[in-house]
Amino acid sequence: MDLLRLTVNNGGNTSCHWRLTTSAVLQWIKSVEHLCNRCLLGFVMATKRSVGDLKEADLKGKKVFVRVDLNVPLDDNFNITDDTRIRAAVPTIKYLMGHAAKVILSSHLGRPKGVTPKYSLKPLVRRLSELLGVEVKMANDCIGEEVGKMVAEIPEGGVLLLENVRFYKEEEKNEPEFAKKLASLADLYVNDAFGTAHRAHASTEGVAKYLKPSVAGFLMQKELDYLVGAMSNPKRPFAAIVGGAKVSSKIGVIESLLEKVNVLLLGGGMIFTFYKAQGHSVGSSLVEGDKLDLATSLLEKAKSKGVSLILPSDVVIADKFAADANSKIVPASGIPDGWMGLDIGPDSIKAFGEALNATKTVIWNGPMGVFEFDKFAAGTEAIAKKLADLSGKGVTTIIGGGDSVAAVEKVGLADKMSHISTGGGASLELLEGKPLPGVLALDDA
Ligand SMILES: Nc1ncnc2c1ncn2[C@@H]1O[C@H](COP(=O)(O)OP(=O)(O)O)[C@@H](O)[C@H]1O
Ligand SMILES: O=C(OP(=O)(O)O)[C@H](O)COP(=O)(O)O
Repeated sequence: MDLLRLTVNNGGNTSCHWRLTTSAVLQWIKSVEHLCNRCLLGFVMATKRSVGDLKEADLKGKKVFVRVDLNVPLDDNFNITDDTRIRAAVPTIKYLMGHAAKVILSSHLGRPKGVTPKYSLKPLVRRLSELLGVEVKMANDCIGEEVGKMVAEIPEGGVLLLENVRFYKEEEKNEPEFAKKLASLADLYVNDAFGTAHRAHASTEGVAKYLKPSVAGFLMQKELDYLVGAMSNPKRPFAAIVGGAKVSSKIGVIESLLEKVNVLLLGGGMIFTFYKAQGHSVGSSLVEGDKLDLATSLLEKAKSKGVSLILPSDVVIADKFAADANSKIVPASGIPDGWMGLDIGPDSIKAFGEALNATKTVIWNGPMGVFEFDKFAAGTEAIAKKLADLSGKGVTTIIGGGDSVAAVEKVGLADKMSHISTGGGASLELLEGKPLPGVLALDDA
């Protein structure tokens, strides 16, 4: 049994010493009222039981329901255009195969309304088989008699992929009867779908109630270790870079980051709301008119917290939102009418680079500009290169968010970063201090 030694100073010259089980300590920590949400969350998230705790005796011949996030992009011909999420799921699956378990893989793809062939998981079978080195079988459904028969035929170390779990509306509604049907297929549950851990769905949350043990997979653990670790105990100075299109979808994360970071760099489309709030002309740049007061209050909060919040001093503007737009560089405080800001300028890139030089941890979410257009990709690419450079010098660099990750992939620097998150929404919710239902439902260590 895992025992922790707890020393409590009782206010006088003496201390009490207790030896407690980890789960007893967890229960106690959960009951402490003044513990802030983020500490509690970090602790709870970090103390879930892991698939690595299960050995051959627990796994040999056992049917394991593994929720993975295989929600990968496909082109019009159903070719996988980025297999990052499939590769990220491999360590847990291989571990289970290597311990003679019978692996049942479950995932969603897209947001289908009912059975929709274009959202079938069939196009993933070949790549999964290649990566796992076995012939992965595929079921035409995710519950029912036929699926039950296929499960019964899985050999030890074999893998069966179930059809898109979102073909049933009961999945997203987290209906207990549906969760029970999924649970009835297996002997134990592993959740490795970090990208979907912020969803309380039947296959991510409900099933954990009916299948024990319910444990976290290696990817889930790695994501939590980096993201919770970075937020709760970062090496300092700690910087965050937030970009992307909308202030409204990033407010929660900016507010949370202001409680934590030493440096906050803002880029992307959201900066124009901040400039407008300061009375600058922003031309036809993206602005959320109803968020001006909020932008002002975030700037004030940064000041009061002693956070060095840096907005770009210059921007690359365009005469239309298009790859072939005319462009020029202007001070951020003076964008002419009819022009829109689509990237941060060279002075800003330099200033951001200098601000990052002394940091020890950097979190990045959201591109600096419209990186999909080559003409406006320089800011995002420069940040990606800077972070790759910092990683090489021992700085912890963490990238979250679908578009930021795509930007880093585009410049071929993904493997240079300390951690690339497989979850956009999930990593944001975690950084905001929100608990992830898919994690909370798992067994405590
Ligand atoms: N100045 C800008 N004006 C309009 N759109 C922008 C601007 N800068 C970045 N964007 C867009 O923001 C989008 C990404 O935003 P977001 O979804 O918040 O990022 P992430 O997926 O990394 O969290 C990209 O498609 C990018 O083109
Ligand atoms: O792609 C996903 O989320 P993300 O785009 O926020 O990273 C996950 O697979 C969750 O999908 P959902 O947002 O349809 O629940």
